[in-house]
Amino acid sequence: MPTQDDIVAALSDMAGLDGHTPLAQSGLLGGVVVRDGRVFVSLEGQGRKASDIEPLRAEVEQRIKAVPGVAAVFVTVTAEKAPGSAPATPPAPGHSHAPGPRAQAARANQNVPGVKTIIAVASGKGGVGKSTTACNLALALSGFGLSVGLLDADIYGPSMPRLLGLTGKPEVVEGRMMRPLQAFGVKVMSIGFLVEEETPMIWRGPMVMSALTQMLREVQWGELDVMVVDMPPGTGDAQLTMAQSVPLAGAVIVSTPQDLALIDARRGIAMFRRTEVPILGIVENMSTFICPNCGHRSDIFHHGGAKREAERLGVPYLGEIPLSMPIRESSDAGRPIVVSDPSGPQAQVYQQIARGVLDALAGSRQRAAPRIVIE
Ligand SMILES: Nc1ncnc2c1ncn2[C@@H]1O[C@H](COP(=O)(O)OP(=O)(O)OP(=O)(O)O)[C@@H](O)[C@H]1O
Repeated sequence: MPTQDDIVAALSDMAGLDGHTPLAQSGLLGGVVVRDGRVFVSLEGQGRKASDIEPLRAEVEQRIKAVPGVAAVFVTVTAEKAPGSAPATPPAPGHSHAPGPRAQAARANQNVPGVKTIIAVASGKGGVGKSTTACNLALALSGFGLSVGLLDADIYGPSMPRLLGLTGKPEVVEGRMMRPLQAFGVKVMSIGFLVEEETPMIWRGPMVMSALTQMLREVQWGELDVMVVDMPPGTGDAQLTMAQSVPLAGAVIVSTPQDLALIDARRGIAMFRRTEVPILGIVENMSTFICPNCGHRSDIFHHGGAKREAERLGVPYLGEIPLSMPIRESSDAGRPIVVSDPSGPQAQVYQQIARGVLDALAGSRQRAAPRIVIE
């Protein structure tokens, strides 16, 4: 199996874009990670046009492919700009600083051809049911007749293969493009398809971006009305960078009703606001527990906290998902509740949330974009 040193050695006599500074010292090489013969390399674009870097990217790829034992190579160019570098586009009138993240995102949007709207499902902390919500939301949107993609960007703990009962690897087509897998009519891409489940996810910062960029732009998504992105939990640097790098039309925040979870949800909202991504609303997950035997309702986690928080923060409240055994069981079985019991009470909650998301999108859409119509 090749090691990181083998890969670095294969690139050691390569020059950067100026033709003489060694690549390793040029600031372009963001990081190299090797896993089971798969090599992930990120090149930091530093505000340059992707087409300027393409010849260099292709050479890096060729050289790594030639290293004995390399099974696959993923070389991606991230949009990160070096601190202090000139803005890639002139500042808008009245603005003397570099373009904000929204402007960067708008540019990046052009690179996901065919995808009309991208929304993030995020949470301030782990374990609140973000992935379950993202998955059922995507399926509910698909049930409305929209063409939907689901991108599992929770690269520290990808859940979509399990939630959707998907195994196997995406087929590589047209050179280096991957074909997404399909589940219940939704196109799905997850880092979990590329890396064995037991493999520890020791992704370094640049690798996070490399994997995300690849899943966004090197996958044949085709024409999508909506792409739902299951974000990694938390509000750290990795999440912030991702929020800035994906051209998001809006974010849905999932929280459980407890005070502590809500504090984290508030941080999540602040993070998206900082990156100028509209908050489409808050979902309260694991809200009231309804006993499947006697129908008794218990507010295990103080039901209603997310609604009050949404009012306080002035963001839409999208609804509450009960703490429900069928939701957990259907997720564990790889047949989420929205498809396994589409007219049941739990599926209806997700459908109502999906409607709320579309309403919020219609309301917050400032940029010219195609309107989503449910027929
Ligand atoms: N409304 C619900 N009722 C019952 N169980 C739920 C509900 N929502 C999620 N779960 C269960 O809670 C667990 C955690 O859910 P999930 O993996 O979606 O959380 P997450 O926030 O994405 O977690 P992580 O941060 O670890 O990725 C799973 O076992 C899931 O089946």
